[in-house]
Amino acid sequence: MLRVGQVMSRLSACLYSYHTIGDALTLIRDKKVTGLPLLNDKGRLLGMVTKEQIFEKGLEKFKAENKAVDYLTTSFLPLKEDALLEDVKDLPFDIYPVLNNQEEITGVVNKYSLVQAYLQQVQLRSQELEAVFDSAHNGILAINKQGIITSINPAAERPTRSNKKEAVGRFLNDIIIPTGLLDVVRSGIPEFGAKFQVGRRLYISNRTPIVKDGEVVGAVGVFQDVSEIEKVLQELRSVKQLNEELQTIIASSYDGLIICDRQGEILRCNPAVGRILEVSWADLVGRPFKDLVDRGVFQNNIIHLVKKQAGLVSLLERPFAKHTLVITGNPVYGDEGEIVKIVINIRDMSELLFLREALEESRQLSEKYQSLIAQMRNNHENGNELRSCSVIMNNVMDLATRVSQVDSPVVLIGEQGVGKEDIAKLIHFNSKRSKGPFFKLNCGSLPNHLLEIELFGQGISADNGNTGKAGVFQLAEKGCVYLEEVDKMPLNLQSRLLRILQDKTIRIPGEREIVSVDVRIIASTIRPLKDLVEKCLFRADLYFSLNVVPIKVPVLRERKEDLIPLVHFYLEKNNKRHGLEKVFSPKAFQLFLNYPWPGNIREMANLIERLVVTSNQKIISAREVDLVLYQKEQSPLSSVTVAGVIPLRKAIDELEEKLIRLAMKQYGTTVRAAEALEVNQSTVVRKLKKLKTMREDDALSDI
Ligand SMILES: Nc1ncnc2c1ncn2[C@@H]1O[C@H](COP(=O)(O)OP(=O)(O)OP(=O)(O)O)[C@@H](O)[C@H]1O
Repeated sequence: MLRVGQVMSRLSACLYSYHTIGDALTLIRDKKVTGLPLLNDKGRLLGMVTKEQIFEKGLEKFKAENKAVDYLTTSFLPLKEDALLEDVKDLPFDIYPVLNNQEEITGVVNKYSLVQAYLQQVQLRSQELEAVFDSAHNGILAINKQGIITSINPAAERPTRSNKKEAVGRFLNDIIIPTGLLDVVRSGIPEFGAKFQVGRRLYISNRTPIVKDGEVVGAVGVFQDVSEIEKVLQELRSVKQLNEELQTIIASSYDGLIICDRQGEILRCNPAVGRILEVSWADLVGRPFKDLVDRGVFQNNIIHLVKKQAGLVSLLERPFAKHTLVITGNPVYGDEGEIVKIVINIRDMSELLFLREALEESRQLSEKYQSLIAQMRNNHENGNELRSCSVIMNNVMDLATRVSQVDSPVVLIGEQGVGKEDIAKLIHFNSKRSKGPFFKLNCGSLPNHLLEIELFGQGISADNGNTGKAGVFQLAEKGCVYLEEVDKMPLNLQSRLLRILQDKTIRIPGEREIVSVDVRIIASTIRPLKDLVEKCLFRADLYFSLNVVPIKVPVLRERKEDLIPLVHFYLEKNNKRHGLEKVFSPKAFQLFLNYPWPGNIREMANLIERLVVTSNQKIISAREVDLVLYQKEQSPLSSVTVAGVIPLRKAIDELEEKLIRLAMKQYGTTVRAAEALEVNQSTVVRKLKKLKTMREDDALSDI
């Protein structure tokens, strides 16, 4: 803003009372001014002597020696140096003396200079405003009262989709939608913050009426492209939402969470911290983590450890010996790779440990039930009715059921007739091989060379007429071979059995080829194998390979709880089988309980069948039982009756057959049968074979 002082001419000459009008005119001409101030002796301004004043007085009386003071006009207006041009530009005089703040005259200024300077100032200002208008980031559009666009800046061209040239002078409606500016002109009421969209861009506009002399002469709209702001706002909203989500997650985490800065000051923690550490969690914020260590809540300051190791640290803590906690400190790195925060996770393992124990318990329980179910199913499926009420026998069956789930070799140790074979079957039919075959071979019942063939088979040979035969190890592929009386296996065959256990291969006698076999081996023995190893009757290496799971099957006299249930079982079985309804007298039961059962269950099964079929009473008496148990009945030999004359050979054969059948039935194995018959075992085997070929089916089912 220009001031008078900047436009005036500095005082270079002035008039005093002694100056003539001739002097005055000369000075006016020389200084090229229209007038000069006239001062008194003290330098105070008295008035102005101007060319106009001189001409107004008339030239007829003009004399050069006249005093200038006579032409003095006192109707003048002095201007102040700091007066604004726009305030003085319209004053009526042609020339003005200019005073400083001390009221001293410092110069003169004429109207022309004032107006010209003011005009220049206005022009400059107008240019400035135009530049501002054009370079404003916000769009500006003005209309007059009629709705004609009077101004539009480049920023407004984009949303109006027109340029200044096209827009100015056109009606607003033709150029831009919406036309809220027209409403503002009509109502004279400003409108702020109205939003409108052009294409994908969003604008916000402020519309104001232009008021001149109290009358609305137009309106100006200023609009700003807020698309970017809107985008940022949107992002801000998402960040806010994310932040809220994070807060919720942290707050609802079941694990305790403590977030510290690198100095270890707690910035944030969640309610779980309060629950686990039994402290007021909200009070922890702003406090050093070290406080918790000092108060004995933690034994270790994990903040130090994380910083020291510059990585994740996990510790086990037991605050006040109440909980077992796993504390994990995790560093958070800044842009420079420095640790900026440490997030501490606190997991209470007490409940987890409790749950693990409970789980383990229920797992064991479920395993037990599974094994029981499997055992029951197995018994049912195979008609293998293993009776057991005794703890000792139940344990054996439990173990057998568990062992059935693995493929390890098993050795069953126990006296004759205790149920080893039934246990072997239980293992097989309960195992994953149950769909495969179950082959039984008694290692003590055959001469060596026959046993070898039965076990390992025989190759085809034209020389000795062998037609080829598969051994049990081949026949039982994917199944099980039960080797009864394995203790009686000859040493030369033991090494080949070892090979099967170790390499799962066999060499078939008479053939060069080695064949791989997939069988499970279960063996039984009456004598402890270890004793035989010591006596060098059993290979030590085979013993170790075979004896992976030894199971001792207890004798009947050691499990008295099983006696009565077994008697009932065999009584019912035989009644059913023979269509009878026999019962034992109470005293008879007592005898069973007192008897030592050297032949175990097999002996019991045979004795009860004999009693059921031979007793002619419905109630089998104690006397009858006593006779049978203690062999006081007449010897069967003495009861041989001769009904008539038949060829001696035939009679001998028949008697021999009956005796062998009875002995096998009573004693189960050829060894014991041979002992009872007082012949060699090979004799019994040979005779059995002969019987087998004679009446194969019949003989096999009975033996
Ligand atoms: N727990 C039982 N419940 C019912 N019967 C059983 C039980 N244990 C064994 N038996 C029966 O007793 C008889 C003899 O059993 P098994 O042949 O299994 O004995 P073993 O120990 O193999 O005898 P060996 O060594 O003389 O061959 C079989 O008829 C069998 O079914």
